[in-house]
Amino acid sequence: MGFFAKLLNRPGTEVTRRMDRHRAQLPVIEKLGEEIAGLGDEELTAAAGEVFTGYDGREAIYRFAALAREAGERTLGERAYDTQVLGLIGLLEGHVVEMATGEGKTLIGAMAAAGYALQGRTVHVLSVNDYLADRDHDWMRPLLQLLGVESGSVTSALDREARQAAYAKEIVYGAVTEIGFDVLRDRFITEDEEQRIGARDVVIVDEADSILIDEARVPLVLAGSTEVEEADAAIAALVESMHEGEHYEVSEDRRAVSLTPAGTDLVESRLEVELYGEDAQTLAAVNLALYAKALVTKDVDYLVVDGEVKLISESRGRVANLQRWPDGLQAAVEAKERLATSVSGEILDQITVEELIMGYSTICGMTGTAVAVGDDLREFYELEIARIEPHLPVQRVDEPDRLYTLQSSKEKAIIEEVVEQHRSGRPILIGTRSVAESESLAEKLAARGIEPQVLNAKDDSREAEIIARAGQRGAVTVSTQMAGRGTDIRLGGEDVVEAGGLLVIGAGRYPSSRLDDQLRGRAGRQGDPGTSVFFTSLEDDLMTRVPEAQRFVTEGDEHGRIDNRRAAALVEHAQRIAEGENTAVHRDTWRFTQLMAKQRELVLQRRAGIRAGEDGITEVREGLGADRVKEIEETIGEDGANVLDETIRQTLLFQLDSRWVEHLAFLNDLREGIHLRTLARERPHEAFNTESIAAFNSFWPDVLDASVEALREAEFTSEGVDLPTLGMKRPSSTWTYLTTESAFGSDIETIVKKIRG
Ligand SMILES: Nc1ncnc2c1ncn2[C@@H]1O[C@H](COP(=O)(O)OP(=O)(O)OP(=O)(O)O)[C@@H](O)[C@H]1O
Repeated sequence: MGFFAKLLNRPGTEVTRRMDRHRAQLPVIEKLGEEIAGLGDEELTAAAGEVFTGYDGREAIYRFAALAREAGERTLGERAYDTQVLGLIGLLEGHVVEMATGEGKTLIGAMAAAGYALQGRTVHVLSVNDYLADRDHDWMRPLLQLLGVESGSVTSALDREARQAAYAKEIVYGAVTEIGFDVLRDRFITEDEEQRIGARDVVIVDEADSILIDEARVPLVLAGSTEVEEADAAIAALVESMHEGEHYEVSEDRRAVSLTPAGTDLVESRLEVELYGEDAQTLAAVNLALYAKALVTKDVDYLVVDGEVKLISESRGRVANLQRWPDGLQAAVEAKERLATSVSGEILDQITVEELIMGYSTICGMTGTAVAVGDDLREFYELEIARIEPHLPVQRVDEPDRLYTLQSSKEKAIIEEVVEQHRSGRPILIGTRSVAESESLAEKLAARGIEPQVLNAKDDSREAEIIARAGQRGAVTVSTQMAGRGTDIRLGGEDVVEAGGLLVIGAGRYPSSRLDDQLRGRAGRQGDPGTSVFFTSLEDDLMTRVPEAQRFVTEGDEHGRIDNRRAAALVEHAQRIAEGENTAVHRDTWRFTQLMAKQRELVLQRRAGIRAGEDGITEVREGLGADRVKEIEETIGEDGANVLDETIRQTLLFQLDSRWVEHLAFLNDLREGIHLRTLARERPHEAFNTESIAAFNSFWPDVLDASVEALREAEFTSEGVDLPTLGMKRPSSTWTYLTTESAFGSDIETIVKKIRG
């Protein structure tokens, strides 16, 4: 095994071996626990405080594990199972710990956070949303207190002071977006007291595969200023009246849309413009409106909630509250829905989830499904997986897929299965791939007299309640991927166990086997009985990517079911293809963002240098010339030199920030245009690197020049000078959002796909 594992270079082999060694030490930890049981609470706290100074290496970790286990039992009534102790050790050694659903990852995350904090580290525990961050923190706080560490949580509702107070603690729970936005906000502060987060030290990532892989490329954006990007209602109305095939065509992969000559004529005559001449802007607007009409689908890609367009994230099948589409598309969709245009602004800075995480010195995490992305975790984060077997054997039965010719036959079969199984009172959870699919299934079930609970991932806390009840007798729940995630489904008693436990039905395979496994894992927690089965049709998106699958269309029986092993194997094959594409795109995006990240780091170093009064001041004084400096200092009068230095410092900060905004816009444009270079036989990554480095070379000289220029003619008084009146005005308001990774990918991703395609 060892040899083959090495040969195949499987991730985690080393780690697995080490975990085996730790496993052999479990009796030792148990024994230590018996000694500790005699300690009073205060003694326990004191012992925890000394464990990492009094002992080294593995011994310290084992002693700490015993203390944490005892603390968990006293405060939460939960004594960590051996498997959880191993999970804790895996986290403290900096791995991604894979444990099945319901094995108690929340507890090991908290114990590990305390373990790091007691070594003098600062820890962020990242959740997927505010609700879970708050819930987990409230739940784990007594444990953390008994171990003698301070903790807080950060949610979107908090103001700056409250955030600062939370970040001052040794352990902070927060949603990845909230912490990411604070990192962005911190980049634009001008005074020390505005700083929210200190150095990013240890991060413990819950649902590590979702955050580190599925959502890694989502850019978090900080925007400022308030220009509203209006979409033209006339264009929206005109486009609405157009027909596919006649006025416009959609490319085969359904990623691009273009006007036909008839469509062009229609637009030109109605709007009295010349699309391919003077009116290029109108053409772009028409294209966006067409895109919004033909390729962005209500209830699949977005919902309209309270008069607002809410994007649905593809990988999570849930509403992405903070997400917007880039480049006028948001406005085009709003115009299509006849909604008011929402505010847009200038991008001040952006950071991908991946970059955010890479900024930590130590990364670890836990998840139910990581092994399938072992290679990706190693390639992008240098992380290894520690796989921990469940403490009770999994009893869930995963049935083979049921494959159908048509989407409609598949739906019918799902309904029949639900009706049949529901008779015995067995609880059923149906996992769908879109809100539209959920609604269609719910409607058909209702027609058969079954009223399911439908979760569309709109409200995290309400959904947690519903999903918690999904294991009750007779419950039928329809849920998009990951709605109500992070919540345990407990079975509703002995008769439910007898009926076979929870039945999970997948209404179609997801583009990644991990997402399938997450759904399956909802059944059979902690040794419960349960069943999972997926229904697939040749018409599913995933299957249409494999042309050879389509020849089985003639093999359906009278219900459209295909009973053919080779056909079934193609489902797996289709999924492998989709997963491979995803990694390839990830790798490409990674190469693009690397350089940007490097440049940003240099800019941030400069910024810190300016704030510390070390960078730029001498150069600007020289640039102004001795005469001008003397003149200014004399005008200011007393303390003239200091006031001037402070003015220069603020000016430099302003100029550096605006230069960065420009550079970012330049990089984004460059990236968008770079695919054309493949036509000129240039390598896109190299072309991107050469040009962005060239542009960046003059970054700092430009900042100095602009600062000198701004102060050369400025009118000083004894008070100094008012920067805003010199046009150096910081955005009056800033806001944050995510650009989309859904449907047709983020801008980066689209470009990358174009290059590849
Ligand atoms: N050592 C323990 N003893 C008793 N109960 C435990 C223990 N550890 C965890 N639990 C309970 O098990 C349930 C599942 O825990 P938790 O939600 O942390 O699981 P999870 O691994 O995070 O699952 P998911 O993958 O769904 O997020 C909770 O109700 C928790 O209280």
